[in-house]
Amino acid sequence: MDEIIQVTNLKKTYKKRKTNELVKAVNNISFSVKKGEILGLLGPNGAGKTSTIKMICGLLKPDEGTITINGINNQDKRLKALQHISSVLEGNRNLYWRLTVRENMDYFAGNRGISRKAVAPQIDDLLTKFNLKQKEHELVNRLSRGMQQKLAIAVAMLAESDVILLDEPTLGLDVETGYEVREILRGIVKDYNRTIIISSHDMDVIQDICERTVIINNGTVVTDDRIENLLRLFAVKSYTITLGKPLTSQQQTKLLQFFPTLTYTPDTHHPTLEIDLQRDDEIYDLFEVLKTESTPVESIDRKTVNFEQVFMKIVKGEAADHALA
Ligand SMILES: Nc1ncnc2c1ncn2[C@@H]1O[C@H](COP(=O)(O)OP(=O)(O)OP(=O)(O)O)[C@@H](O)[C@H]1O
Repeated sequence: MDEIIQVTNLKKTYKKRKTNELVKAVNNISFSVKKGEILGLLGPNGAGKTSTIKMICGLLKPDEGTITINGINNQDKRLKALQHISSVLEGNRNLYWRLTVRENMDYFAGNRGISRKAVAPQIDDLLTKFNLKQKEHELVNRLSRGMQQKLAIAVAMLAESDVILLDEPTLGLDVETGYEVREILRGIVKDYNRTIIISSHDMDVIQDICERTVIINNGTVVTDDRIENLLRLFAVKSYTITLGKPLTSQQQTKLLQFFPTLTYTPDTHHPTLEIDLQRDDEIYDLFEVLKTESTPVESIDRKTVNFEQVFMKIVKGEAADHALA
């Protein structure tokens, strides 16, 4: 079986305590995750990400819908299904603050029924990978937030479960530590071949680590696609063309007649044309006209789009530029 997680028609409505107002947090969400896949679960604040993650790891009961993990329904056979999942929710809360780094690792290994001696090399390996070896005898409440976050992920790795759920793994970390956690996650993906679901507002993390993304807005899935497809789909069809010599005013008028979206920036050294293509082959028409006008082209640059811009466009409901083509 290829799919390790299958979420089908999931629904969850909350009742606000004071007003009794109903909030449809998750409204018929379906998606699946393949073994070994790294999925980014995204959405603006209040979209329903945390509710979805909590239902997957059995902390919240859905009103409707099913979740299967490795083919096991997580409501019918909760404990069996959850054996396959480790989660790091709300950063460092799954740690024991009055135990040391090492004691936390030992404790969670003990939960798996493995002897301290047998698991020691694996713990050493993880502490080294996560750059926590020098802190192994430090109490968790004395660690920085970034170190606690790293330890929480290391503990999740120790469980050797097939799936790891990470809710906002870089939230509140400084740039340097955020980068370190990102590197560690990339290492996990490369070295350990786990299935990972990451929810994050940090688009660099998502673009860097995930292969596919499910974007949720107002409790429903608005996009489920590979990140490279989305980047291609939303690529801005705008080009900047640097010319070898300036255009005469007659040439400018002629070009504008043919290409209404064209803008010309005269510069004696590097005059440029900018164009938003209405059709894919329009660029060839432009070159043809420049050729007949004996205007040399020095360079052509395509504007690129980053994943954060793609995310914003999707959440705002903008169509991909390819729809124009
Ligand atoms: N226990 C609760 N009681 C009432 N409403 C809730 C409860 N938990 C979440 N909600 C509401 O459900 C909606 C979805 O919340 P959820 O935390 O799942 O979103 P999220 O995508 O994780 O948001 P964020 O990015 O801000 O963490 C929001 O409108 C939220 O206010």
